Amino acid sequence: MSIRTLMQHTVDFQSTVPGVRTVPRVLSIAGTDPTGGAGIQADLKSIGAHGGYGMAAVTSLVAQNTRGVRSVHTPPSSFLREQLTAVSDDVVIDAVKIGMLGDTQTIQTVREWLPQAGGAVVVLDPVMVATSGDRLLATDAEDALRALVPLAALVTPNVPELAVLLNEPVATTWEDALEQGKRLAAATGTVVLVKGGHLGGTGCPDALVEPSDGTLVVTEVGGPRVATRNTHGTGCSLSAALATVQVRTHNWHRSLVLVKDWLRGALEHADELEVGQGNGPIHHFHAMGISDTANSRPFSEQAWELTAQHRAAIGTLGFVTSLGDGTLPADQFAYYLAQDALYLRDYSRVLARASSLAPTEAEQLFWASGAKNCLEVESELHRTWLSGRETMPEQGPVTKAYVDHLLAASANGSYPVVVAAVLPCYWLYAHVGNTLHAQWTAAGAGREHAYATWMETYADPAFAEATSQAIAYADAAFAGASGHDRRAMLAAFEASAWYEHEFFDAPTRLDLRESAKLP
Ligand SMILES: Nc1ncnc2c1ncn2[C@@H]1O[C@H](COP(=O)(O)OP(=O)(O)O)[C@@H](O)[C@H]1O
Ligand SMILES: Cc1ncc(COP(=O)(O)OP(=O)(O)O)c(N)n1
Repeated sequence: MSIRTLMQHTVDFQSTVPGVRTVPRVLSIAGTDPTGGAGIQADLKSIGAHGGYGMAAVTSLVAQNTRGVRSVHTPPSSFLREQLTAVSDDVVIDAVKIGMLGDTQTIQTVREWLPQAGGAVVVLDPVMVATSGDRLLATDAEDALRALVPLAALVTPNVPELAVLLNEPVATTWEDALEQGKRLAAATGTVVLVKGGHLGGTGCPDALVEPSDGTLVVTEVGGPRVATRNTHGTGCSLSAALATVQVRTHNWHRSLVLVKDWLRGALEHADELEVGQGNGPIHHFHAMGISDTANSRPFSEQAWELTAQHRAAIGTLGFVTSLGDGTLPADQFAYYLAQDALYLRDYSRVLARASSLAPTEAEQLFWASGAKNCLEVESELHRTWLSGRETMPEQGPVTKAYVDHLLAASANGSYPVVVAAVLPCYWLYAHVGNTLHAQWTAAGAGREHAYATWMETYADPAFAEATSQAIAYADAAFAGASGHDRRAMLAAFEASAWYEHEFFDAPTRLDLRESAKLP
């Protein structure tokens, strides 16, 4: 096989495909904050900042500001029921974020109504006490709240709330908090987000504990602790954002990576708001700015920034580091190549689709030649490496999910979105190839390196040129796209970047390889 031809690679966003939502319809069920930092007001901003359509049913009216809670008025629960049914009788709800519930009667009302939310993603933020120390949940309602947890897909307690849900002392270390998260996930079957905000230290990690096939999968997402006292409403905003983003990603880890990055920006810009004299709110719309920088900055700049965490994660994968130092086991590389062949067959169709939608002849030719090259590489892989095999490989789960995502983008029919979806396959390969190649040459570039050809392929100037051209076409498409398509482009790029990460990870994961029956 000539791996050199692999350099010719020329490449979730499902949100405008029928049945999958571009603008998730998200209902917040929570209390109010007239200063706009927490509760329903924060939820609506958070949902909007993530491109969702926010709706709200009020549980309690809270007279509070950045310094504390003054009083709480809870309307009769029958009125909450009327609000909830007014929404569900009319609107398809994609996600529900539940915040302050206040008392047992309110919890019961929400519990009885929940089946009417259909298949909505349910995120429960078990609000108990505000930063100011004021209680937002009656002590005698704690049991009812505990019983609500199994009905949610995700529960997002802070450290003291986690302790109450388990009836245990408050964790004082991150390790203890994680153990508590595991106990809660095991007892309820619900995904638990353990949050590090209350633990101090220079970092501020969060971790997902996901029950899966009788085990618990813990995924930590780190982040710096932002030095600000303006953290009012972080918990509300985080859970509302996760509910919104999850409708698009269907993957809690991915949702958390995206939302945590946004939350860091919201905290970094919080002091600019100058709202109140106590613990002020975070800046939900920090990424938009007065001059609408989200729309005026080039696509490539925004997309690269948006996927910084995915790139960092790719760089630390065992597959990538051992590919770079030449120690990658041959069977793992073989699995990777087989999946690549399967991927390229469909990727070429998507490039052909980009060609058919392209607005200029130059773009039409560029994508068509990319499609042709992919088919040639794919058939070469079959002629050489895959020929004579008794069992032909099947698409592994990652390959299938990635391809489904690309085909969905292709079916969507928007040229800018298709271009954004195919771009990470160029750009991330050029990035990884260049990085590994630079490390290799810095170390003396011995020809005995098992994967020298792979690195040379993706560090080749011709591949860099094709990548630059693809980026330029994506920027041009973004400049002429509607606001809707611009958001869709960023979402499509982010999803593909995520799948690239998973694709690089899959060959080292036996569970995934076994399900693809190869090698
Ligand atoms: N100073 C900070 N810097 C960065 N992230 C923070 C900071 N404070 C809280 N967070 C993040 O905000 C979210 C809410 O965390 P936490 O404060 O633990 O919960 P709550 O707001 O519900 O009390 C988490 O993602 C946490 O990591
Ligand atoms: C109406 C209402 N709901 C929730 C809270 C607590 O919000 P949270 O996000 O936990 O933020 P802080 O406690 O950090 O302010 C609230 N204050 N009001």
